[in-house]
Amino acid sequence: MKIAIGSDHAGFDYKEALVEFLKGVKEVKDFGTHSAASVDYPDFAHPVANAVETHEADFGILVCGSGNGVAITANKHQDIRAAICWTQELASLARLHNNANVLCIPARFITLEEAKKITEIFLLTQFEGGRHANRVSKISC
Ligand SMILES: O=C(CO)[C@H](O)[C@H](O)[C@H](O)COP(=O)(O)O
Repeated sequence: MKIAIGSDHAGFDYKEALVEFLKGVKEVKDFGTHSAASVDYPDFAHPVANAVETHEADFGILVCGSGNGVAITANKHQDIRAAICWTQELASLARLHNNANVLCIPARFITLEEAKKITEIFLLTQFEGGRHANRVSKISC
């Protein structure tokens, strides 16, 4: 499984920790940012979304302060379903019901331990299909 990951400055520490957490278990491509200096989240969210959109990666992980900026940006891409998850249950539901392919983590609102658990659940949970498949197919316009 290939993972594309990125963050802005607000998510930098968590992104670095998640790269370490996933290392050896998943193939991870880090699209930056590479320091805590202030940056603009679209510069990192677009490349991660592109990687998922072109099937260079199976899933994307984006981290910013609230999760909103990276989610709004990633969801501009065709076939990207980016979900902000701040609990383990939301991560599970984003996969089960929405077949989300980009996880957006709000680093300023959850602990790093919770972010790791959310990431693990998101990557391990399969789409349920069934009634949800029809709904997901209606998302694109
Ligand atoms: O979603 C966001 C912006 O809509 C993120 O939370 C950013 O990380 C945040 O805006 C960064 O804020 P800062 O005051 O520039 O650190």
